[in-house]
Amino acid sequence: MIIGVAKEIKNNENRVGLTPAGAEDLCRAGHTVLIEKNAGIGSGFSDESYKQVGATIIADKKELFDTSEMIIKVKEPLTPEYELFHEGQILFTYLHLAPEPELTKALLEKKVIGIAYETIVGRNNSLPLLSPMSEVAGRMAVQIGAQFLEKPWGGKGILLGGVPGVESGQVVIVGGGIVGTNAAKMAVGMGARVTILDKSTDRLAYLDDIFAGRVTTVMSNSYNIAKWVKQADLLVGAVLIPGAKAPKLVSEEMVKTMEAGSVIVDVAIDQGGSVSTIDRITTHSEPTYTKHGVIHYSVANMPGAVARTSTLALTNSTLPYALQIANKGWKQALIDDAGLARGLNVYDGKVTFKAVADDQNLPYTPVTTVLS
Ligand SMILES: NC(=O)C1=CN([C@@H]2O[C@H](COP(=O)(O)OP(=O)(O)OC[C@H]3O[C@@H](n4cnc5c(N)ncnc54)[C@H](O)[C@@H]3O)[C@@H](O)[C@H]2O)C=CC1
Ligand SMILES: CC(=O)C(=O)O
Repeated sequence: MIIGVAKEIKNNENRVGLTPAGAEDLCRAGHTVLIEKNAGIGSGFSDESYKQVGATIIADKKELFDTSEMIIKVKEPLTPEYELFHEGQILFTYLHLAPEPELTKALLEKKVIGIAYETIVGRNNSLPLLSPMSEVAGRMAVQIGAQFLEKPWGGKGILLGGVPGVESGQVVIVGGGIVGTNAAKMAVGMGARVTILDKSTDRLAYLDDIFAGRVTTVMSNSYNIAKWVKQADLLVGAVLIPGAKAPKLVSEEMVKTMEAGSVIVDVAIDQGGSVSTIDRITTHSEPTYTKHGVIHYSVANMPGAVARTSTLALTNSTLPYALQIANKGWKQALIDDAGLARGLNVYDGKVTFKAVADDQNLPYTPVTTVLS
């Protein structure tokens, strides 16, 4: 198979979809690997390091897309990339289609085979290609939140860990999955007071066990969310309903009860955001805006800022799937792995992921009918 690795164009997106180690594995398996010029630079991988393992560097983006049977990326395509795809091309990347009707329309019109990292399912219903970036973003959420709580950044001027004789800050995390757990690890490590809300009693029990009394776990409902949002110095949005638009769990009224200079980091922004006052996706260049006196951070590619760590973590998980797709062809790979088949979001002008179809009022075609 001819595999093209595109350079990311999103603001400060420094990750790349394939490392030289991955390129070597694909070349050894008999595939042709094309790397867009400078695609790996932001993650510390030179063009030369790809050439050394047998890949070819392509300077022209259009040529890369025209030639490749499968495009490997990190982030969802942006408008200038829509026209580059061609019918029957495999796109293996994060897609986050539910809140993106324009992107969905473009991929349907181009009849792209869109396999989304974030909806592929592993053992025990895990999301193996989302988890590594959720680990990164969860950890970053507290690091970033702590910075914006500092006065020079517009915050209320508190140190999350407090000091002897002065109380520590309150971190409230809505959603206790991978992002939530990693955010809690960092916040506990800093010495903050931490409360996690989740709607799964099993998850709350698990969190209670692993944090051994160092976090407060609370059932997620609007009454409890309102109670805890009011007390939050740092609020982290970390809910997910896989593949679907994030539920707006934190209302504008709740945000208004927060003290001025408090901070919201809505990690769930890539699925549309879980806080009602988050009305835009921000960028690493301009990461925040203030509403009702509260600093809002809603960057949809947080791991792009720590690209070396993130690219290595992401590709550790994506490469085995890329190899399966390249070695067997996409259809056989999906037939052989029902979890990988859950990644198929669009095929031949049809939406094949139910939550995306439901959120956008589009007809739904089950993957099973595509694979039979
Ligand atoms: N902005 C960024 O750069 C990044 C964003 N993300 C996003 O972060 C979000 C969370 O991802 P993960 O932690 O991996 O998902 P996850 O599936 O591990 O955890 C989600 C949690 O939300 C909980 N939940 C669902 N509905 C809820 C409700 N009504 N109230 C409270 N909890 C509820 C679930 O029980 C689950 O524990 C996703 O949207 C993901 O795409 C992940 C990485 C980077
Ligand atoms: C998951 C996601 O949106 C990211 O890593 O950028």
